[in-house]
Amino acid sequence: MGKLTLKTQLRLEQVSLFASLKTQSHDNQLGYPILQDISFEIFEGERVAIVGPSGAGKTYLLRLLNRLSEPTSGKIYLENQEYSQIPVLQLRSIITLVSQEPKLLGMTVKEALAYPLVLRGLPKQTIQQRVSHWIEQLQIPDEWLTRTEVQLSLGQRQLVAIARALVIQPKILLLDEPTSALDIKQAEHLMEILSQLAQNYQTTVVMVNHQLELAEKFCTRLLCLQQGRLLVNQEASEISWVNLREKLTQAKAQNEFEF
Ligand SMILES: Nc1ncnc2c1ncn2[C@@H]1O[C@H](COP(=O)(O)OP(=O)(O)OP(=O)(O)O)[C@@H](O)[C@H]1O
Repeated sequence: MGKLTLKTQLRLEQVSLFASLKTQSHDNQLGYPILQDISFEIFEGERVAIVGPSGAGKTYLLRLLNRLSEPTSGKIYLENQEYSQIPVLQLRSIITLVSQEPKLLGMTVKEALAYPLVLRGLPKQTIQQRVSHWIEQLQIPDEWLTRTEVQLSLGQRQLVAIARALVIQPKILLLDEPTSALDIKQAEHLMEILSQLAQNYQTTVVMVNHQLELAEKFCTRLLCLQQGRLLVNQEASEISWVNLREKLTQAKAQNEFEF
């Protein structure tokens, strides 16, 4: 991928996040370091996988990108506009986060899919068309539509939540371990659907994933975090996947890895 032809969509400049001292006792006056000195750029239409050992700060990085957490220092830019300059709701229409354990808030699947569009006051017919379109795109079976959260498995709920995020047609989709509750076949199928969507709609997808094999199949860029620091930021074509796999396997055993 030639960087020169691509438009920078997201940019982090020396971003750090420290947990509040109120909840943590730590030598560092700022509190417990969750993320430290993170800088990277993401280009429009990229598929980014974030990997790293448990506790590395992957979820918190997604939270920062969705403004559920604010950096302690450093700046985040969306298309050259600093995050704090963008109204939060506007930002979250452009960048949508699907959390690891999404909730449907007592709604049926069909209601949950329509809800973001109802909130935005779209006409009924547009809502119906949009919902049907994404049901089809994500291959959500008809029999799920009248079910509520308790009648769905976690994997099914995650798929519905991805559809719910996509109905508002965000430019950037953030996914926190969307395959955690799927078997390998289902996970690969979801990766295929997401890759196709990213290409067809020029949607940038940023995904936390524990399974390197899936990241390899899916991503155009890989970010590796360890203990809150960004150790790898590489285009997929430049990565030695065999090496990386070995290091991550060791890291799982020791909960750390070195490059
Ligand atoms: N409220 C908090 N106060 C202090 N530290 C916290 C708080 N919440 C999370 N942490 C710490 O922040 C670090 C990053 O957490 P995060 O959930 O981002 O990790 P992760 O890489 O997503 O892990 P996993 O793969 O297990 O989901 C962890 O070490 C965690 O213990």
